[in-house]
Amino acid sequence: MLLGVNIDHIAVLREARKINDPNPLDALSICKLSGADQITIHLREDRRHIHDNDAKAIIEQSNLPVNLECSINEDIIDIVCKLKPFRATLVPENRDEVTTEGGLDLEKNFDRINETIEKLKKHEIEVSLFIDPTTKSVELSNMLEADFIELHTGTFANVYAMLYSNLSNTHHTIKELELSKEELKNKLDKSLENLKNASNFASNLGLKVAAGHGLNYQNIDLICQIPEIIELNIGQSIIARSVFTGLSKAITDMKELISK
Ligand SMILES: CC(=O)[C@@H](O)[C@H](O)COP(=O)(O)O
Ligand SMILES: NCC(=O)COP(=O)(O)O
Repeated sequence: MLLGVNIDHIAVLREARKINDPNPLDALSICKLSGADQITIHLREDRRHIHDNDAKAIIEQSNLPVNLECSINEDIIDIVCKLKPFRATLVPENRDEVTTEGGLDLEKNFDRINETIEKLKKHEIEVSLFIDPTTKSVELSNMLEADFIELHTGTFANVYAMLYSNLSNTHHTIKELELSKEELKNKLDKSLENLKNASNFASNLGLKVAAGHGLNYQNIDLICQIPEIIELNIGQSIIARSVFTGLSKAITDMKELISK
């Protein structure tokens, strides 16, 4: 299983003070030496963490492939085409969200996404689509000739956290999941089934399948049991753990769990 380490969350810490440390660039060699297979960053329209100069320096200096997540906003896509990352992952963005809440609406934005993919491919950038685990989204990704899909695991991760961590007792933003244990268990089974079915369907169509969002040291085992998923992009939990263990140990711990 390949591991993409999302280093946005290092820049989140820097932006809390709006100064120059911690510098996400310093993570590059540690990620490589600790067994990461890819660097993932998200150049958000509001630049809440990674900035243009971070993205430029990371792409120039990384000795791992860089997966640059971005919206389909034209200005952003122009920047991405100039930066030429190894891969661009198109994601939905919403100004008010705390984090990416779901996958792309491929049906509504089909033509714009199609044009965006063509443009990125002309610049020799591999394209992935961040989608919800549904048959419709996989079918549309295939029609759009994406190279990769990344299945949004947020629902699975949120339900898992409500059931098996103390999330439900803390200040959190996932109010719609304040359900009974039985309802949560049903929702967890359903979210896993959706991920399994979407992965299997996509792989049969020849699409490469990644997954990510909200994955952590506790919930990762269930996702690793889905054979068609070949890559995981993980950020928040690795950077959070690194505060206590150091980044290298946080990455090797995760790599060990996903390589079993
Ligand atoms: C698309 C995705 O899931 C990640 O890029 C995630 O969004 C990173 O964290 P932020 O949502 O805080 O930007
Ligand atoms: N695409 C998902 C990603 O890069 C990492 O998401 P998270 O682990 O920070 O939730």
